[in-house]
Formats: sequence, structure tokens, C-alpha cells
Amino acid sequence: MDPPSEVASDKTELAETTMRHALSSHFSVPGIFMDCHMMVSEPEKWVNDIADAGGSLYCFHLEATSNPLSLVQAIRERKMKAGVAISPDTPSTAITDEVGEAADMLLVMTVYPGRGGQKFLERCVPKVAELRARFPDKDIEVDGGVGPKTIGVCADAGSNVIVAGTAIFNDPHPENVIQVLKDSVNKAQAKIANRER
Ligand SMILES: O=C(CO)[C@H](O)[C@H](O)COP(=O)(O)O
Repeated sequence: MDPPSEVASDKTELAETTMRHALSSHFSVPGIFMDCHMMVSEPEKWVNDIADAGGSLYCFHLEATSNPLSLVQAIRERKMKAGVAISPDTPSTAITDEVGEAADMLLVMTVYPGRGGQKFLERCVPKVAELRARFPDKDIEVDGGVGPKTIGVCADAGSNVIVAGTAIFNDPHPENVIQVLKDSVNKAQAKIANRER
């Protein structure tokens, strides 16, 4: 049975207050680029808190807003870069030319948002290639199940920003994994640049 709506609303308020408290306790590290991927249902609500907390990039889900262009503008007004994320079932064409051009970064989720340690969804990779073809100068990020075994297809499709959790933190030599990921991206980017010449 669903809880009464007052309980649901109390819980939401408590979650929001807790999040605001965490954000206001200065989690930012000087010199670090804080890429904040907001897997939230009302991304408009958190722009000011993330900006005040030192966020460098605010990435919201396209599925979670009815006005991505005005959200990008609100993010820019707070001097952050803007990212637009799509979940596995959202086609890359849902990112219109106008929205893609307005954003700094496009994020293709390669797992369903929610938790680390999920299996990489290779069927999402063609979306990276489609976005790279339309937006040659944008950052294109992949997130979910990315590691040494899956980085190749992502990098070859044109992704140049990589999120990796399990592959790095579960390895006894995380620095080596990071290097492998960086090398793959750099190699693929050099190949793409040569092709464009
Ligand atoms: O936000 C996430 C999923 O919602 C995780 O950041 C993402 O999945 C990265 O973790 P892993 O590399 O373990 O998949």
C-alpha cells in the first residue's frame, strides 16, 4: 500500500533538507573540476545549491525537464558548464540540434541510472557515434560499466569524457586503470582528428 501523501511529502522535504545541508558543508576541493551529474526528477531545483557548493558542471537528465534550453541558460547564469544526459531508453535524437549546441557536454548513460556495478549496455554505443557526428566539438561522456574491457568501443565511437567507478575502485592498481582509460581516449581522439584533416 502507498504511504499517505503527507508522509511522502515529509520524506521528500527531509531528503531535500539533507541534500542542501550536505551541499552547504563545502565539499568542494580546490582545483578540482566538479562534474555534478544530477540524477534527480526536478533538476531546476538544485542549480543554485550546486553552484554555491562549487560545482563546475551541472548535468541534468533530458527526461527530467520540459524546458532544457531554459535550464541550460539558468546553469550558465550561475557560471557553470551545462551537461545534458540521456538514459539508455532515450534515443540520441531526443537531443535536438538546438539543445546539443547550447550544452557543453552530452552524457550517454550506458547503464540505467541508479547504482554502480551494473553491466555495460553496448546497445547505447551507437548513440555516442550519432552525437559525435552531429556535435564534433562537444564533450561526450559515457557513464556506466565502463572499464578496460569496454572503453575501446566508447572511445572509438567518439566519447572523450569517461565515468568509471567499479573498474577503478575494485582494482588493486586504480592508477593503471585510469591510465588505460586515458590512453584509449587519447588514441581514439587522435585517430578521429586525423580523419577530419
Ligand atoms: O551513477 C552511476 C549509475 O547510476 C555510476 O556512476 C556509474 O554506474 C559508474 O559506476 P560503474 O562504473 O560502477 O558502473
